[in-house]
Amino acid sequence: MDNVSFNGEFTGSERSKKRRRSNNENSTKEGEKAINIQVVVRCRARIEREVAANSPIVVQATPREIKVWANPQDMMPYKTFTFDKVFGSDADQNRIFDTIVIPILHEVKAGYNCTLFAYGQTSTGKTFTMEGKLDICNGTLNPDAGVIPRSLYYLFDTLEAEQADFSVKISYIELYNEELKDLLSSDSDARQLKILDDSNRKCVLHGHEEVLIKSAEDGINVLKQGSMKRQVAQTNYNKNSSRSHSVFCITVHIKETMPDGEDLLKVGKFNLVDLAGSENISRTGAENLRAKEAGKINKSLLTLGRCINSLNEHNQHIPYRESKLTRLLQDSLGGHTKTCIIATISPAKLSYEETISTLDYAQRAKNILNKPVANQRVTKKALIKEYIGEIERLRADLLAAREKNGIYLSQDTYQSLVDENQSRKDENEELKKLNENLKQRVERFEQENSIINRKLLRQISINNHHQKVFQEFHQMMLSVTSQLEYKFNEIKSVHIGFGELMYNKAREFMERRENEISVIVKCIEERIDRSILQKDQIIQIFDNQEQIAINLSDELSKFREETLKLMDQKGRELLKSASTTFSTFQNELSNQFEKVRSYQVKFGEDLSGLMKTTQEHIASQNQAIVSFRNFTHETSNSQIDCMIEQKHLLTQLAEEDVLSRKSMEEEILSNVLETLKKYGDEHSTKVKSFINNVQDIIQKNVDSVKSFDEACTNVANDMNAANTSYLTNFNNRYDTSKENLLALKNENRLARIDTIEDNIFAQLDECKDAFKSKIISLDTFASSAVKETSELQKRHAQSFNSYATDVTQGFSEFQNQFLRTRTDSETMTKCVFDLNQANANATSGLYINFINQVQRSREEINSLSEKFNDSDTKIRTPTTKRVR
Ligand SMILES: Nc1ncnc2c1ncn2[C@@H]1O[C@H](COP(=O)(O)OP(=O)(O)OP(=O)(O)O)[C@@H](O)[C@H]1O
Repeated sequence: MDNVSFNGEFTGSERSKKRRRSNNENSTKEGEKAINIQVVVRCRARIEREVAANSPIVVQATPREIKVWANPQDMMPYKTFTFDKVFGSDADQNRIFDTIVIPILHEVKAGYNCTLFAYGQTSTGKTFTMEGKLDICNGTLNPDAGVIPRSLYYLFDTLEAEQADFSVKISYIELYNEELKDLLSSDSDARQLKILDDSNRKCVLHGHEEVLIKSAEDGINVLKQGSMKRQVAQTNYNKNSSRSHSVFCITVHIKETMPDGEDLLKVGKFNLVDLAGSENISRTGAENLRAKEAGKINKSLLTLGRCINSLNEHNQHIPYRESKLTRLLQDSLGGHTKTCIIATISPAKLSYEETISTLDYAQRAKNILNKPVANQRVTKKALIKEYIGEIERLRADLLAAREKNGIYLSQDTYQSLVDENQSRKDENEELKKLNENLKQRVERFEQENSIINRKLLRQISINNHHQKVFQEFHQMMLSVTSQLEYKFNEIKSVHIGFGELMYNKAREFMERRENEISVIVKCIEERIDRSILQKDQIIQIFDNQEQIAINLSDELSKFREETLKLMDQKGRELLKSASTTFSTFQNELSNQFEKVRSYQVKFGEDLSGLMKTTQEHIASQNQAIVSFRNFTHETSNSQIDCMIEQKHLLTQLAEEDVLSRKSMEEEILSNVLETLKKYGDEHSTKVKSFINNVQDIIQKNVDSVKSFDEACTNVANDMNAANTSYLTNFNNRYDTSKENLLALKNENRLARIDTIEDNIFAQLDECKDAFKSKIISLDTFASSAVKETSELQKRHAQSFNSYATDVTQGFSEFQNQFLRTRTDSETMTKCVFDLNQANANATSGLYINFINQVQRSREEINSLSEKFNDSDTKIRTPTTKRVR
């Protein structure tokens, strides 16, 4: 068979090249267009092993994005990746095929080379995606059938439906431990294959079988046989882990009839690559052979990664030649092939690191640009001619062999064999030299390789050790975390308890204070009521005083009227008797009578002067009484104003107290101790100033009462003095008149005059006595009024004093109450302080525990780290110099 390059181009011979003819201009144009590799992600559901390990889901898939959390509790994902398409666990095989593979198959049918990779950690579903379940029931695929069986069915179904003239060939190769094997070789020991470079330095796979299949079922059977030969091993993750990379290749030839009637063959190729798991070797549990195998698998994958990175960075040199896998896939990465990568991942936290690494890998691959170019068409005639020539040559050889014994060949074949032999000999010589070189290089490589292998093994053991140490560390961190959690819960509960205690204490305190304050307010209100009562009493007293003053004034008016009446009556009586007496003796005693008359006139003048003085005295008394009444009235009014002011002050204080109590209550709630102190201080200052105010007012009242008393006494004294001087004056005048009369009597010596004299004197004495008794009764009334007033004033002063004592006592009680409140506050402060202290002690105990715990953890971590460093140093000490 012809050699076929991995990208599907025929490279077998120059002959075939000559026969090729490009008749598809578009394909060249199209090929010039660079397109990105398509990268999709498939995330399966958790498998049994992950569920059993209680490994939570840390991956979330949306149609274009995939989010990965380091911990499921984290709010934000650790990383979000964007891809061409993302399939979650709900995407079945059919959906993957319809969405991703059918468009690729159209390209294959159009004559393109296409590649589909499955890349991912072991057990993430690469083989499931590519092959899936291969059983067929009544010509129907299993629903879990993967991309390969579905592609075979699709190609046959569609091409048959299109009634196309086509043929389908398949090949199946495996790359295991950097060795290529043909899985379809009929030899029991699958033949080893070689990758050679053609004249265009393109990789050509040499010597593998390509099986022509007539139906999809044929293809599936071939796939099954090949799959059975694949290197499969059991790892920690997958019972049937594919330990090799495999490439299943479907080549489709489709006949096309051109308008000129010429038949051309379109060749399309579909490479389906199932890579070995990309995981960390130690995690998979690979040992000995498996580790070596993993190393080789990794070599291919590492080179694949490096090629992807180099393509991503647009480097000039892409290290395709460093592994067989990348040599095979060269055209699919940055070449002319249409490529799609399916990155498979697990959603479980167990695979978190590998998932991130797979997604990073896939992310980088997204930037690779390919320039797909459709394969050139081959004319059917040329192809048939080529095949006929081949058959002819084989037939001639067969004929020669049949006719003679031994080896018989046709002349042409013999000549070509001789030429070939000679060329082989030359080639052999060249190869020998090359071989020598290679041997030397191989030796060097082997030395290097053994060093690298040793290093690798050391590295692997270091890795294992690291893994172990970090697992221990992880365990320890888990226990520390749970202890921390426990400690923090303890602290939290202590704080909650403290908070509740504080709240209850504060509430209790507030309730107590509220009750006390309401008692105080009640007390103040009672005092205000009492003050109002006392004020009413004082007003009553002043009303009484006013009444007394009015009575006194009435009494004085009455006295004046009576006195005037008496004077008038006595005067008239006196005049009448005198005229009767004098008319009897008129004639007899005209001379004497003349004297008596003049005396009488004088006495009348005296008497009217006396009357006038008496009237003036009474008027001045009246005046004094009126001014006394006004003074009393003014004093009463000022007292009433004082009382009203006091009442206002008390009301204001009560209102202020209510307001300040409210604001204080609010403040107390926010800062109980400080506010209580402030409240107590402010209140005692206020109470003191209020008491001072009240005491001032009381003092003023007492002073005004005293001055009122003094004024009353002064008025009474003035009245007494006026009455006494009036009496003295009256007595003096009376005595003078008496003396004048006696002198007159002595002068005239008349008997009648004696009688008259006696009569007059008797009447005058009578008048004098009546006047005296009136004056005395007035005096008695005035002094009794003064006494009564002074008693009233005393009572008034007493009442004020008792009121002042009452107020002072009340406020001292009030002050005591606040002192008690302050003491209570201090007790409460102490209680809070004690609680705080207790809490601080408890917290510091917890803190010390916590610190000890952390210290112990640190020490453990340090010892682990020391162990880790020791072992790391031990492992690293005998390092060998790298051989170039
Ligand atoms: N999308 C999926 N739906 C259901 N089951 C799946 C899916 N993907 C994988 N599995 C199951 O997970 C297990 C591992 O899958 P598979 O063997 O295909 O993994 P792999 O990636 O090829 O592993 P390895 O690299 O070790 O070969 C299998 O039992 C498979 O049936």
